[in-house]
Amino acid sequence: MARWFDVKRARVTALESVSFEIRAGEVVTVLGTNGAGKTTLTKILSTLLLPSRGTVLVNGHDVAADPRGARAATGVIFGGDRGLYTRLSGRDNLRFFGMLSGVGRRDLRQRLPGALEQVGLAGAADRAVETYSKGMRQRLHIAIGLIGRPRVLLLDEPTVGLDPVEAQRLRAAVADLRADGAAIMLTSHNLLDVERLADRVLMLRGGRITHDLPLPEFVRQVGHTATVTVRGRGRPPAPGALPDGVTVSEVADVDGGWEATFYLRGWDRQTFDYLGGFMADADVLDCAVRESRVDDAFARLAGAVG
Ligand SMILES: Nc1ncnc2c1ncn2[C@@H]1O[C@H](COP(=O)(O)OP(=O)(O)OP(=O)(O)O)[C@@H](O)[C@H]1O
Repeated sequence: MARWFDVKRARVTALESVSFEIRAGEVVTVLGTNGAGKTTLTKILSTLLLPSRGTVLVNGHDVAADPRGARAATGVIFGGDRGLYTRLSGRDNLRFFGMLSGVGRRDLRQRLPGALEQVGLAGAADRAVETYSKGMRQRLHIAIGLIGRPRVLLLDEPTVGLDPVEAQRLRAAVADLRADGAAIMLTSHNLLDVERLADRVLMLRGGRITHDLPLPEFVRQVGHTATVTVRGRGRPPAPGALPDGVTVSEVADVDGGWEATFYLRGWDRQTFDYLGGFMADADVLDCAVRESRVDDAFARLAGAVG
């Protein structure tokens, strides 16, 4: 699938040769630097934009030929407060959007209280949305995205503006939906969203997929398991002969002391012995161990590919 925009006489290609599948019960996280094509992809899947070439199926429905079918299967949670009716109450917004996504009256009546409760809006449900804070509006978006019990859920930066408790609540709701067999696509720059939810990571760069990997394998792309930073005073020790699997970035002078940064491929006997030896001869003030995480892999791949 491809998507381009013709702006005056120039053609901007937002997505090129993009092909992937999200299975039922799977969360795929799309990562990419600004302008990589994440929003365009989310808009195509939610039928707000058509692909310029190729076919996109959502729950078996072609987004171009059968946008209604695709929409009926899909819940969408975008960041920000776009699209709410601010003069209406939260409950009325939820009822209206629930009806739009095909939930019958009786089901809606049954689901509304629980849906409002789930996002912590039960107490504010009958107030006009214009009186809501940013976080409350985002929570209403979440309730709207989930009320239809969608088979496909699209989330674009869903935890922006949420406090940590609400963000965790949203992640739990997404995990529940996955357990029910929904196919979920998430774009997020929030490390916790990716680490707690992603089964697979899809990395976009310049509109193309550069990586499509299970989360643990994606994290391994960083090339090391952990970073160890040792700080000390006095004369900095020489790194000496490094065992296989350990690299040292440098031993630098800082604030009247020194700091050494080691990158470790794994934790094996030689690595422990080496670090022990390095520190044994030094006046060490502290030693910090940092596990490699998804953002390290992202930073490395975003800088290194193409
Ligand atoms: N309506 C449009 N007209 C012209 N170019 C567009 C349009 N929408 C997107 N683009 C271009 O397509 C490319 C991908 O944009 P997109 O918004 O999908 O990126 P993104 O990964 O979501 O970026 P960000 O993280 O900044 O939101 C960019 O080069 C952008 O300028």
